[in-house]
Amino acid sequence: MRTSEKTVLTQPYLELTNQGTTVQRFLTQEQHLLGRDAQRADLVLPGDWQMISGCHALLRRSGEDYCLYDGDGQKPSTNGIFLNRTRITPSKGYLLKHGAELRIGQNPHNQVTLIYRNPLGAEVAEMPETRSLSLKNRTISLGRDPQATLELDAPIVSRRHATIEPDGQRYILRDHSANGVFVNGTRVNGSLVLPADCTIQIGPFTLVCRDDVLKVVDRGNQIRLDAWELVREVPGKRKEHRRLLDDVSLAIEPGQFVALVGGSGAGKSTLMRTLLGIDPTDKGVVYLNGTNLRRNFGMYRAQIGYVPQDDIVHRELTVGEVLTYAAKLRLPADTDIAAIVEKTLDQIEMSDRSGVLVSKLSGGQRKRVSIGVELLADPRLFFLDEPTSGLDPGLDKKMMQLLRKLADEGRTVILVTHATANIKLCDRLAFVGRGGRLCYFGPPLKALAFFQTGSDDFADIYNELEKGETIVRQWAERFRHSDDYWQYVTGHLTPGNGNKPRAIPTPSKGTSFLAQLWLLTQRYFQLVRRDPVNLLLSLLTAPIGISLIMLAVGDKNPLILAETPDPTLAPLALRVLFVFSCAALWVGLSSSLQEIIKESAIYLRERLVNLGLFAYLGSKAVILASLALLQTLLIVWVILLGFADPAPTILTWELGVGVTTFLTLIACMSMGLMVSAIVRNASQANSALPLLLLPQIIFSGVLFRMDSLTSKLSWLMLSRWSVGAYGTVVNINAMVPEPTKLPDGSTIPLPFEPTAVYDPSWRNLMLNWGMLCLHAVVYLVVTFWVQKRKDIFK
Ligand SMILES: Nc1ncnc2c1ncn2[C@@H]1O[C@H](COP(=O)(O)OP(=O)(O)OP(=O)(O)O)[C@@H](O)[C@H]1O
Repeated sequence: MRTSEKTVLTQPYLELTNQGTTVQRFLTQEQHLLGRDAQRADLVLPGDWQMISGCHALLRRSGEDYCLYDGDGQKPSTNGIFLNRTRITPSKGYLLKHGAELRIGQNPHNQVTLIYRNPLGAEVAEMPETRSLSLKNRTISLGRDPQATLELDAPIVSRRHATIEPDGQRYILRDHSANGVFVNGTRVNGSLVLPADCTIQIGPFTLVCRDDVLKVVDRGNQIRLDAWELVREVPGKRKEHRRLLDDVSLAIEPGQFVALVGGSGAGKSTLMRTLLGIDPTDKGVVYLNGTNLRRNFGMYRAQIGYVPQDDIVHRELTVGEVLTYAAKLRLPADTDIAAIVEKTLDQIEMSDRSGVLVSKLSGGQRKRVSIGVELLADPRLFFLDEPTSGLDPGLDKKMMQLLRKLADEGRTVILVTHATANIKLCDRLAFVGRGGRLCYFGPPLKALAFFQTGSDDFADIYNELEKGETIVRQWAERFRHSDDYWQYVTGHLTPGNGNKPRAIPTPSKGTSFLAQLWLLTQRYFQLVRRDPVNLLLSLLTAPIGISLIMLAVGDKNPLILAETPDPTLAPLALRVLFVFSCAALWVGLSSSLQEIIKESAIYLRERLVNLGLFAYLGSKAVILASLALLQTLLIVWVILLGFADPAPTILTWELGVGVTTFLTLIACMSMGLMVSAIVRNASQANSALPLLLLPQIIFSGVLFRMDSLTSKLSWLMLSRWSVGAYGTVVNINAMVPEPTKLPDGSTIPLPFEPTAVYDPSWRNLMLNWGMLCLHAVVYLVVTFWVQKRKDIFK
């Protein structure tokens, strides 16, 4: 029966709609049971409405209205009944008011809408406005712009996000956005003919397109998580399976503030990363509003806030700059960035600290800035890994109050913490025991009763769970069989939509490559500029080192061919050129070795949102190449000042020394970036410097004569090609005098003999320069590959 009939009604009734079909059921008795099973329910629904259980809801009269309970009031229904994504439970009902709209099931595609109407009811339910519009005979625009046909107001939605236009009997959707449009869970690539009956996801909004009508079915401001039987195992030391998560189920409802607590190494962070979708499971699924989160991460990545344990802010930037760069990176280009940054500063209560360098902030304030970075996109689901670690009790309290406030604004907030002083502010506590066992999940105060601590100190629960694995196992067992488990886990858990899983999360396009490159280059430039001592050292070290050679060689002109044959000249010239190479090697490596590792936490977080790897490495290359150019100019200037110019052979000395120095620096920096990507922490990068330099010195071919094996090895050394190029430009071979013949016909051995390495030809020079370039390219490719391997979603 289609809804078209208008009846004059006086008694309360339910209006249920499934895929465009609406039925009404009148409420006349004290109690009703709604369901598909005619044996048990008196309000019977069509047998082909698969979402409905045999007995799906109980309705009990309460005054002039009805109170609704899930299932039969004891056993919950399979697909649940939701009010704004919060599940109605069999025990705690929901008092219906005229106009109240609830949903059965979570999949917007096939969920049933239940509307309660009481024409004579005194009170009217406050429901969020639902919007729908006809697609017929017009092109409609969707976006943040108030002028759009359908305004979708959220920071990650572009002003003109998408358009839908008719094309005969079909509709074509065109994506104009930065963060993308997903149709039935798959990202639209440019444009797409809309399937007849489909779900469209734009930022947090879910729309359903059916029968020429587009309807906003979910504004995405309510996020629930259902974790079903999560198991994670890793190979142990003796190849046995070690459980990190042991069959954990949780139901986290919209707007809840949940703390994951437990002893060190219990598995809290693992649980949080699994709930967030970035850690895999061996068994079990996490559903976000009914959708498999891990398999659809691409669709939700911009809507989830995640503050890892390490700070995700650059200390050399001011608070305002950190937020501005993050906003430009994450939000559509048409956003009013200044307004969003101002609002965020206000939210984290740091409006007066906008101009302060992050390095000058306290630990708690720095954490707030990290939270601010995540708040820019206004995520409705927020994860924080130990945001209060290292904070004093006052700051701990302030932080917890801030998170409480965020949850009160409708966000679902999940944090890992060790500090128990303020966990009463949470709605739910999950106590995790060693081996990833869930020992309790429910309200904080009931935890004390559950563990029978006899005190109001949560630390006693910690101590109890530290007593050993057997005790932890007993508590986990006891919890599973407790009323609390029934009340806070089973009673709220909801199955997923069962939509088709995708193996690879769709990548986020985000802002364009060039926009990101420009933005990241600006930010990197700012970071380099903010550390003038380091910048000065990296610019002046090589020129100072080269000036010192002048003292060492005294009044000799080591690069000029002597008028009288001098057998010591060529070795001396070679040593001088070798120092030029070493100076370039040293500064090149030390300018780049820290550059990736020092910001790895920020990189990983931004990459998870939308950071492009080409843009990221491109910004490093642009700034380091500019630095190399400056270093080259200074080095060449000092060389020209301090040493008489050799006569040009194949090209001028200035050009030859300039290009060789620049290419040496570029190749070294590329090698430095590669090592910076490979090492695990900043101190490993520092320790790597001597290890990188020593082979360059030994196998350069200057200090030791190379045999057939070592000469092959020297091909891997930048020093060999760098000295080779310098030697070619200076024409070292020409400095070697004719060997002095002894009366017996033999010759006096010379300290250095002409070699093809320094052959003064364009071919040889190009080989040396070419090899420096090749080294640089290989190192950059390896850097890219190593960084790519760090991706959570490959
Ligand atoms: N990928 C992994 N492979 C092997 N073991 C792991 C992995 N991730 C975590 N673990 C181990 O699992 C256990 C739980 O780690 P997790 O970081 O989740 O604990 P935690 O409760 O957050 O501890 P803490 O409070 O000290 O951070 C630890 O013993 C850790 O070494």
